[in-house]
Amino acid sequence: MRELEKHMLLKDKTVIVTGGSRGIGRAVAVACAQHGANVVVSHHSHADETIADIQALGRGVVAVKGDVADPQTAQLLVQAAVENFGGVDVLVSNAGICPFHGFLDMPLETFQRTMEVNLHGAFYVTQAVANRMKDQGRGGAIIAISSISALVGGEYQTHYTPTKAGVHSLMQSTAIALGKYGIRCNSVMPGTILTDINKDDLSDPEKVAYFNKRIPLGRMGQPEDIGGAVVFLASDMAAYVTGASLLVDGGLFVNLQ
Ligand SMILES: NC(=O)C1=CN([C@@H]2O[C@H](COP(=O)(O)OP(=O)(O)OC[C@H]3O[C@@H](n4cnc5c(N)ncnc54)[C@H](OP(=O)(O)O)[C@@H]3O)[C@@H](O)[C@H]2O)C=CC1
Ligand SMILES: C[C@H](O)[C@@H]1OC(=O)[C@H](O)[C@@H]1O
Repeated sequence: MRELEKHMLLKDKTVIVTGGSRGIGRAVAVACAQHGANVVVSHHSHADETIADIQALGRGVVAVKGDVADPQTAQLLVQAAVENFGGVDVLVSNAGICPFHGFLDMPLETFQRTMEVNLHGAFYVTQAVANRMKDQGRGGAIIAISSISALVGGEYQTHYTPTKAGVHSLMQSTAIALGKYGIRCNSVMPGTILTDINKDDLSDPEKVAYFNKRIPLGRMGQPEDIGGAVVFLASDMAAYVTGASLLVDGGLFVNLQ
């Protein structure tokens, strides 16, 4: 057991993961728990599977239901981390939506909701957690799940890609604002990862074949592919990494043709 613990990069840390109920957020929450962390899982419907996964690992877990677009949710997440685990060491701002839609007839509410959940939500939770980390006086790590879409466009993602560029930019600016408190801020940029968010978009086998062919590693990503990158950035292994971004895309971005 002791031998195993030596390899735990987040032993006894407390991690908040927004959107931790499914997809990338669930895989990240579980990866953090596998590395010894206790986890506060934020969700919008239920988080039963993630809770069971983390309990099975013998780590602490608490779920908090709320809309990340509501600033109050951010306060509740910090409160849950403090009450259950005594503080917060790591934030993974992951919750997001991508309701695919064309640009010219984009409904105003679709645009506004995507901004509010993906970008405003990331701001609220980053600010709330950063204030707590500052008061604790022991630094911390904040990781935003941005996207390859921060760097490239998408015809049906004109409301979405600016939010992913926005959260990356948020990490760059907060890295500067929070460096003096020992709080590191970075973003992870996943490529195309198979989750509920793109199930409909990827229901066309031709599109799937096209993606698999374009990706140098020959496959689209699984949620678990993102966990390791997040654990690394959250851990002391990345003690001198801040304001950075890490593409986790199987090589998709660099393959122009
Ligand atoms: N899949 C991909 O290819 C890529 C995804 N990303 C980003 O990764 C993140 C996670 O996406 P992914 O796992 O694919 O998506 P999923 O749809 O599988 O999961 C989305 C998660 O976000 C939560 N969520 C959605 N809206 C809210 C809200 N208003 N308040 C609180 N929680 C909310 C959901 O909670 P609940 O289950 O309770 O509804 C769920 O846990 C997103 O930010 C996305 O932009 C980035 C690059 C690629
Ligand atoms: C939801 C999309 O499939 C996914 O989201 C992203 O951020 C990626 O760039 C993909 O387009």
